Amino acid sequence: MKVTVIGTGYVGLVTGACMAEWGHDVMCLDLDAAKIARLQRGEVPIYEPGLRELIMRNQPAGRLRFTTDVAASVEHGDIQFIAVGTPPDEDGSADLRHVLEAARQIACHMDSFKLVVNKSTVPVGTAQRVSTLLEEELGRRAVRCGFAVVSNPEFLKEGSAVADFLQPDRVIIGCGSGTADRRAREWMTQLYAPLERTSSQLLWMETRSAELTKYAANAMLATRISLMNEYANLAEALGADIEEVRRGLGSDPRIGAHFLKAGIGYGGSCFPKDVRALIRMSEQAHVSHHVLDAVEAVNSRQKFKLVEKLQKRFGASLSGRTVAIWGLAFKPETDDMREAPSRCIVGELLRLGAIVRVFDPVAMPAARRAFAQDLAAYPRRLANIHWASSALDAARGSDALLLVTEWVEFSHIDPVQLAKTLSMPLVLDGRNAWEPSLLASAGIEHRGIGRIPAGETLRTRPMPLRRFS
Ligand SMILES: NC(=O)C1=CN([C@@H]2O[C@H](COP(=O)(O)OP(=O)(O)OC[C@H]3O[C@@H](n4cnc5c(N)ncnc54)[C@H](O)[C@@H]3O)[C@@H](O)[C@H]2O)C=CC1
Ligand SMILES: O=C(O)[C@H]1O[C@H](OP(=O)(O)OP(=O)(O)OC[C@H]2O[C@@H](n3ccc(=O)[nH]c3=O)[C@H](O)[C@@H]2O)[C@H](O)[C@@H](O)[C@@H]1O
Repeated sequence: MKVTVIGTGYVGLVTGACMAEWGHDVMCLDLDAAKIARLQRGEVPIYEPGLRELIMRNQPAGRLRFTTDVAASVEHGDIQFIAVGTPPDEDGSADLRHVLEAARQIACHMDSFKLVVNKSTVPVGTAQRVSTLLEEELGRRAVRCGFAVVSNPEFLKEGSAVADFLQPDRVIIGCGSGTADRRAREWMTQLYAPLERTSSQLLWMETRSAELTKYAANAMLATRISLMNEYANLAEALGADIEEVRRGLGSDPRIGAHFLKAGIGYGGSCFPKDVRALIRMSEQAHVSHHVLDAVEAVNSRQKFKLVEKLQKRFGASLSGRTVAIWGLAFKPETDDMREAPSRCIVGELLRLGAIVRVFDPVAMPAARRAFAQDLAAYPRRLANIHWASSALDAARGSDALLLVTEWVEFSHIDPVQLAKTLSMPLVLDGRNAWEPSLLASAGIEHRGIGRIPAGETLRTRPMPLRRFS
């Protein structure tokens, strides 16, 4: 099928490349000329495992093209995917500027039936809004050309985006019930036909339900993480080990094992913004949102957990201390720094006077841009970041090591060598990536999130006592 994808970010580029891999004829449009020029040269502007291979295979075969030419892109695709950003507005609601602009571009250039598929994460009612906009912009052409708008939210995760797209658990499609919508159903079924179990994987529903499902899913996952982080803090206070609790919880099939990792809070371009946007949607609908408020509050606090632990050890001021940071991206296998916990942690350490030695296997260039932006008003603090050339280089001479992003390569580093490299053998493990006993055997003190340090048991650990009268 002839497909146009508007926006070549994480979602648009993966959608385009995967659709081409399925044999569709895909043209990707972006207004960012530099990005398109790189893609046309065969360079991939983001780090996403497997994406380069897909592009390298499908671009030379002519199934995947990149352009900045709006008219050509509208003419190309019978199906027009909108996959542009929906960043948070000042009040937390989703800013629909780019989505509406993309719809306007389609209306401006279309002269035959188009199926407009919205992949961006958008508030409930946006498909309807896009429909109305198309009607208004098309004027008399609306009847001659015809169009349908469906909602097809994306559930891929960064770091495994290609695999998630090619083998999704399910594909949500929100669609109306008019004549044009029947054609939309047929085309969407054909589009996703390469999936192994198309008929059972496609979940059809009303557009509003599809739009809400996307936010509800992200908020549900964020809720699990915040709840686990609260349990971790409780485990720490009561002398239990959150990793054992996780094993116990996750083995109940009603709960399931995924998204129960305690740590230093969720980051990334979606959970934080989507939880906030759902709160805003609830406010506008005059519906209470106590759970979502709590999810956000717990997450904001959790990002500072490692700094709090450091202060407990070294005192309120960290002036004169050198702290190593392993991992800067918001999660492993990506270079995405959007709302990465590292930004709060590094910013706070610098504010408290520490010198920070940072390393990330992939996200160093993106991190340089992010910190330059965050610390634009504090050039002296920015100068206290040392950009290390390797994980061990970051650890060199540091008073403590903070594990912020759990890249697999960090777990392969020899603890004995690490102990020798640090000036004080203290590791604060923000992702519970190490077994405490492994580091303890190398003489390193390991403090996780909600974990019992090696050598301490319920009996040896001082329990908080409370008097009852
Ligand atoms: N990043 C992720 O993992 C996921 C993101 N989403 C949602 O997908 C949407 C896109 O997210 P990302 O890909 O991360 O965004 P992004 O910010 O990485 O990329 C958006 C791209 O759209 C381009 N663009 C903006 N307006 C345009 C226009 N009028 N015409 C052509 N190109 C235009 C921008 O130049 C940019 O390259 C958002 O709504 C997001 O919430 C959904 C699932 C996963
Ligand atoms: O809408 C989106 O953009 C996407 O948001 C998330 O995907 P993503 O943000 O790429 O990455 P996740 O793996 O979900 O991780 C998000 C954050 O939660 C943290 N996390 C994740 C899982 C966990 O158990 N604990 C935990 O703290 C991660 O470290 C990371 O900071 C969702 O998982 C995707 O389904 C969704 O499509």
